[in-house]
Amino acid sequence: MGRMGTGGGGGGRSYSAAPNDYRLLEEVGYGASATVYRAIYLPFNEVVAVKCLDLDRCNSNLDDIRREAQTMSLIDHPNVIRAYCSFVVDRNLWVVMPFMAEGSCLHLMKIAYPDGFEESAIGSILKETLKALEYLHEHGHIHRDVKAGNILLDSNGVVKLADFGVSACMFDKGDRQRSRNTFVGTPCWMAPEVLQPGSGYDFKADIWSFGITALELAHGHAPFSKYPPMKVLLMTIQNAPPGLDYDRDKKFSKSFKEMVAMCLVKDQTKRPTAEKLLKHSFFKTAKPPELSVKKLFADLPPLWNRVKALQLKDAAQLALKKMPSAEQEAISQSEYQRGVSAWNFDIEDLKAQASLVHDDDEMQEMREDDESTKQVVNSKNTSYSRFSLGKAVSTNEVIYSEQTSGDVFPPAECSSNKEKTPERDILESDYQGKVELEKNASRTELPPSHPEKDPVLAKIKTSAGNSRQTQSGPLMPGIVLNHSKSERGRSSERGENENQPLAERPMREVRRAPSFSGPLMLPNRASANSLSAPIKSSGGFRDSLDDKSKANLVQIKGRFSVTSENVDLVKDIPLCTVPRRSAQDSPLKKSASVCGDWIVDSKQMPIGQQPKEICNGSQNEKFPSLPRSSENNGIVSTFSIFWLTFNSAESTASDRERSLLMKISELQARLVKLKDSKI
Ligand SMILES: Nc1ncnc2c1ncn2[C@@H]1O[C@H](COP(=O)(O)OP(=O)(O)OP(=O)(O)O)[C@@H](O)[C@H]1O
Repeated sequence: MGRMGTGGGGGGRSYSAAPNDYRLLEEVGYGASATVYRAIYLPFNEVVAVKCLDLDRCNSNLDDIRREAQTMSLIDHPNVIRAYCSFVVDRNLWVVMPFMAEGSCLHLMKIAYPDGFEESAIGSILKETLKALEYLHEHGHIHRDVKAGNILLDSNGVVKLADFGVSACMFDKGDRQRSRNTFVGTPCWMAPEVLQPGSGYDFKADIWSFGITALELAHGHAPFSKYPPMKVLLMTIQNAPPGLDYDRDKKFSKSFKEMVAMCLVKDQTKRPTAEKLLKHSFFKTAKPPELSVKKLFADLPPLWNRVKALQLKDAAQLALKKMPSAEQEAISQSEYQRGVSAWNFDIEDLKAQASLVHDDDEMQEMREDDESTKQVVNSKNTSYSRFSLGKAVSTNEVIYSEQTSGDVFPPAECSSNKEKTPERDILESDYQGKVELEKNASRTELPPSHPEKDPVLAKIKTSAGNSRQTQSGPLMPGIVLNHSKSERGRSSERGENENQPLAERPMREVRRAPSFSGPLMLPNRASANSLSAPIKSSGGFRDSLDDKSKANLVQIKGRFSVTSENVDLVKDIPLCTVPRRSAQDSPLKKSASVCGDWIVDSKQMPIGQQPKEICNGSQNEKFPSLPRSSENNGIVSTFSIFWLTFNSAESTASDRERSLLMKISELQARLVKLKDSKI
């Protein structure tokens, strides 16, 4: 065990760096490199949260980790989560902080408000978040990962901004300063200037992310979230900024729309500072959070049961995908779509790869893309909620075969589903009897589960069992770490976690697929917000692909690889356990269906409306204009390669085949359209 030298305390009290002083209880959240537990600090008999950062899974070097812990311990603002103390236990860094009993806004939306919150709650949440940003910016910090998943709520409605995993200091010099020129954050929330190589950015990048977060809270998802990362990058750079639509978002006030528009200005110099934004009329009228936020979770089960339900749902998804291993599953876009942090691209590498691609090829792909896009956009009334792979369509066009809405569990099945899903079991038992699970109870006994009797769990377990691989995490200088397996270390430190219900173990196994670190990184942080499998670097991953996955491989270029199967990963399992609420519909409706967080059904988002959301405003009413090769700087070319050129080096399809396949997909789209128009 070692010490990190950060400490302090809540309310002047000191928290010890002795792991035995903490009793870890339920898991309440996780990211790719961290798992967060509700815990009791025994000397004070106080509930706290302990974030266990697995140093093996951390992409960052020890300095970064130390910086996060240090930043957190120096924080002194009611809207920013602070660390009471942090210390190293085995191969984990434990960060002790206040427990936020209602978890993140993202979790809350996923579980009960799939269409977003009502305006009064949004106003309060955003105002508190903005106060946090004002404080951080004043003290020279750029948060760099502002999003609903990092806005935490406690049961009194208190709002705190969390996760300094990728924050940067504006006063940094040298290497640290250069890190501000790196490409860090979560794609959908990232400001255009953050995506531009070498241009540098400052705290105004947080204001952009704040604007995106406002849209996320309003709609239940960030703009562009259903597109693959490279598409998002292109759209962010090229399109008019997203915003609240005057037609579609009628329920929202003019001042809210204006405020969002002020944040989402591409020219960072024209964005307001947090301080200035706080003076906007939208925030002047915002209610105190105890009035507007607290009621959001009045009738929901405890956080850990919500988290468990979401985990089960994600794990079941993984199992049902019949992927050869959890690792292969892990390249999923779904991860990214739900908000993966710390995308860390090597711009030079991307540029180098871009330079290897001929403009002609690129332009050809762009034209194909454009045509296909039109097909998709024109398929009015077609419910396309996810990247469902039309089997008759070449893997090269996976992204465009979105017209099919098959494979999605229909809402009816959700609400009337007589069969119990594992997550339903958990929440039902919790809901009905509130079981013994009392918030802040010192120990929680969960009902035992029997994976052997549960095909889903059994499957997960098997797949997880097969999936473990050697990890190649970064070396952590300056710290002596016990070389025992981190999992073992964790268990022994935790002691009682050995007794954890079996049902929890497979889930953890699934998530804990190794993080392949190395120079070329696919985001390897499974988001705390995503509750899904971790993503792996294609660098380390590439060699480990078995034949099947190679056959499915659409592209491997540099750090990214896209498989035909992972494109279609977002088929959701119905989560029929917790009543969902719409913004207008605040009382719980137990019969409400919950069918996946990212399902955008035709009612929610008709195809015809989509371009408005994407382009919003006068600048760019049609689908993303594609880069002209003459305008391409390295990065745009590179993104074009990934997004537009879905013909991998490995692909065997000739141009002729491709164009035939394109035709097939066009015909399919027309057929769907015709069918729809007849109905
Ligand atoms: N103090 C807390 N109290 C309650 N829940 C928390 C707390 N801190 C974090 N969580 C939950 O755990 C999740 C993961 O935490 P955090 O975001 O810090 O981890 P991470 O590995 O940095 O994740 P990410 O991939 O989003 O960066 C959060 O989204 C939240 O749901």
